[in-house]
Amino acid sequence: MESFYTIQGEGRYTGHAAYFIRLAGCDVGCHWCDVKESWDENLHPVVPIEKMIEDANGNGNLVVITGGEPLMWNLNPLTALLKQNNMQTNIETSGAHPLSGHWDWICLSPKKNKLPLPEIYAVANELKCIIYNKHDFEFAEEQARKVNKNAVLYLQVEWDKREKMNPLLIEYVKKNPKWKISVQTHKYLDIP
Ligand SMILES: C[S@@+](CC[C@H](N)C(=O)[O-])C[C@H]1O[C@@H](n2cnc3c(N)ncnc32)[C@H](O)[C@@H]1O
Ligand SMILES: Nc1nc2[nH]cc(C(=O)O)c2c(=O)[nH]1
Ligand code: SF4
Ligand SMILES: [Mg+2]
Repeated sequence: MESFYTIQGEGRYTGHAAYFIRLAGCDVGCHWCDVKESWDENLHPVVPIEKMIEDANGNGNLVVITGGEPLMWNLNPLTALLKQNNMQTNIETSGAHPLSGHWDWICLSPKKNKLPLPEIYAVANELKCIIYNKHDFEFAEEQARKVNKNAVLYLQVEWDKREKMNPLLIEYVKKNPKWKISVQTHKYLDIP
């Protein structure tokens, strides 16, 4: 759908320069999704992976594959080529489709309406749960029980609910310090 060199705004790699490749197509349907224009892959051109790598070259060595839901595609060829070019491969995923690709860092962001497939919990490096309402704290705890012990745990407020939910989120993390807050810093910085 698009690619751009920016600063990773969220999660463990917040603040790192990163080249984003956003793959179109998503069937998860989060009603608060901030990239709904990515959902229909037919509205976006097909880009050969060789062209993706050519465009990425010279833009640092950390690449974040996101979407849409990137695991709707077989990501073995793309990540193999990224690795050949000495790139660090990070992925942002809901985990709702089979895992493919060779990853240095997996950020799993589970969604209630289409749960992650069981296989991804053992290999996720980061769990990033979105807090839209109070029930999302319970869902996040349920997901934290499933993920491997080494995964870093983040709660990230849904952007349009930030005024209402930030005070609750702050109190929650103070009471439950195994969690850290992830803020969508790129939105405050007004960068892509
Ligand atoms: C747009 S999604 C694309 C990758 C994948 N489909 C996923 O959901 O993980 C990238 C990240 O943005 C988060 N996100 C999407 N919309 C958001 C919103 N309105 N507020 C906060 N985070 C949001 C997702 O949960 C995910 O962690
Ligand atoms: N700067 C920046 N950081 C991000 N982290 C995850 C993003 C995403 O949409 O996957 C994203 C994004 O769209 N922009
Ligand atoms: S899974 Fe990701 S891309 Fe798909 S609707 Fe949800 S937030 Fe948006
Ligand atoms: Mg985003």
